[in-house]
Amino acid sequence: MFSVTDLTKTFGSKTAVDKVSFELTEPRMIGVIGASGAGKSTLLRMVNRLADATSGSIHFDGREITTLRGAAKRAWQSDCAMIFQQFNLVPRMDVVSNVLHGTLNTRSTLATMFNLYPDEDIHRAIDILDRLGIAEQAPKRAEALSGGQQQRVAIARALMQDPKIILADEPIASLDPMNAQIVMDALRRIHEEDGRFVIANLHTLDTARRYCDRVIGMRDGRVVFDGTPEQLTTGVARDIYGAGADFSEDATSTDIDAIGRNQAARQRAKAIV
Ligand SMILES: Nc1ncnc2c1ncn2[C@@H]1O[C@H](COP(=O)(O)OP(=O)(O)OP(=O)(O)O)[C@@H](O)[C@H]1O
Repeated sequence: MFSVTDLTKTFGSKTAVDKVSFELTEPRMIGVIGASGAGKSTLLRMVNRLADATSGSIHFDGREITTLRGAAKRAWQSDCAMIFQQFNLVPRMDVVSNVLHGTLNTRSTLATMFNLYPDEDIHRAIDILDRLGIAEQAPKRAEALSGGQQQRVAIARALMQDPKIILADEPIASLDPMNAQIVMDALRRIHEEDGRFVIANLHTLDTARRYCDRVIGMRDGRVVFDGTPEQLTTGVARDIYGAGADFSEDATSTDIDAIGRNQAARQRAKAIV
């Protein structure tokens, strides 16, 4: 149904993604983990066609994605919504208009220029905001919302496309632990209730373990782990991150208790020095 085969991206002499392959026969929630520079963002950008692959292929329901052009490429980008760490909303525009931007690919330039949206689209946008628990924020400017609320607006904008896949590039990296949890809960619910694929780049192991059905670990552009959360032991994580014996999982955590433990450990280490 959805497969990536030997997908590769080079920038000059640098191979950012190196023959990555995986296959999903049914909608799943996948976490991609790895150190900074491992190739996680480049992988998602190739799937969404924000970046062209150097070689390899992506298949979704019989379509070969890497060679799509023009309207076919735009149709794929509509099926495959992307959300980002920095939300990418229009800050001075109201929330509901930001959500309606999710229909851009399906509307004429003129309608977009004059912000002309059919009533049914406006109602659907409000329903989606309601589902994400932020309908009352609809008339406010996006910039007036908290980070967690802004990320939920970005998810609502993605849902407006009615995508088959949601790609999330570090969706919680700018959020405090409580908001991170709200956003991850929303993505999990969207996967479970709607049957959409969710692929999220995550920088915290505990989030990947808690929310994902399957975890892909990348190092230097390659897949070095592909398994269940249970198989993602501390030893495996150490390999993925190329870390030594002093590797602490708490350092990659958004869990409030773990952050506390990590701070305490750092203070103890300072006291010893
Ligand atoms: N446009 C580009 N031009 C040149 N090199 C690039 C470009 N984009 C990414 N790279 C390089 O490709 C490698 C993978 O980058 P990528 O951003 O995909 O990693 P990442 O795992 O998402 O890292 P991070 O967690 O820091 O975002 C890095 O070495 C990066 O410097």
